Amino acid sequence: MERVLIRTNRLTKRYGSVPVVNDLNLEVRSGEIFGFLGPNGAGKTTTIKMLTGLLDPSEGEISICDYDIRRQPTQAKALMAYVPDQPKLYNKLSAREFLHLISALYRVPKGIAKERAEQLLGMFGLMERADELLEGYSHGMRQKVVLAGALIHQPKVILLDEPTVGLDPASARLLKDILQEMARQGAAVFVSTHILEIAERMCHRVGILKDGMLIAQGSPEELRQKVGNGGESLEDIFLELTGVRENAELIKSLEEE
Ligand SMILES: Nc1ncnc2c1ncn2[C@@H]1O[C@H](COP(=O)(O)OP(=O)(O)OP(=O)(O)O)[C@@H](O)[C@H]1O
Repeated sequence: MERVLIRTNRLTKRYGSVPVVNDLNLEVRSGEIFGFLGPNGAGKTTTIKMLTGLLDPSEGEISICDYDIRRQPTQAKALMAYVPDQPKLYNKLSAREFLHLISALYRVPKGIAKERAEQLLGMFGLMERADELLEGYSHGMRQKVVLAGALIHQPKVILLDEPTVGLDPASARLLKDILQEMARQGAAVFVSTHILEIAERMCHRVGILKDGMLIAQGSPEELRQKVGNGGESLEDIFLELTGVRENAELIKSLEEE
């Protein structure tokens, strides 16, 4: 059995008395791509922000590569990368300068950092504009720079919040290939997504969150066996579990009027 790199124990976040993440127990192992699914407002971003150490839980523990994110944040963060859903970049830096800055923050030795930055710029098709200021970059290009920055210190754990939003099909495919390669090399990949097709094709396991609670988890195949009759798509299962199916009746009644 591979080592658990991301672990939460009874993780809970409340705003006032309302729990938006409720008693969450998760394990993601080395070599695994875990898809985190759930309807709008289910608590996905809140969970990811707690995993990164940006948001304090109300209760529960989180360990990243066996380091407690609250008691040993420096060690945990050194091994982790985070790609937020709305990344903020330094607009007055070029893509190349941004990658060098991130490398320095993670203390990647200069020679290695330079080599990796060039590799990543090439891979993401950013080479020709690598010395332009980021303020002139399109949304998708900015997203690629953030992804390149997340990969430069070769993290053992990578957390991505809706990473394919704004990427063109070729870049989304590249991202999928990169994450699969990272997992093959032993990283744990935790990715929240609304795109069920991506989850189905890319993730070894998925967890479905609803109202802050994990209501199902397993491989897409296991969920099909447990919830459906074996032949349904992950989308059917997702809609079944999150109760969105009920809307179909309502929509039909609107059509008839
Ligand atoms: N700072 C805050 N104060 C109060 N409530 C908050 C705060 N941040 C998030 N919430 C609430 O917590 C719940 C979960 O939000 P979260 O952003 O984690 O959901 P999500 O699953 O990422 O949703 P989406 O798919 O729409 O991005 C929502 O009801 C949201 O309104």
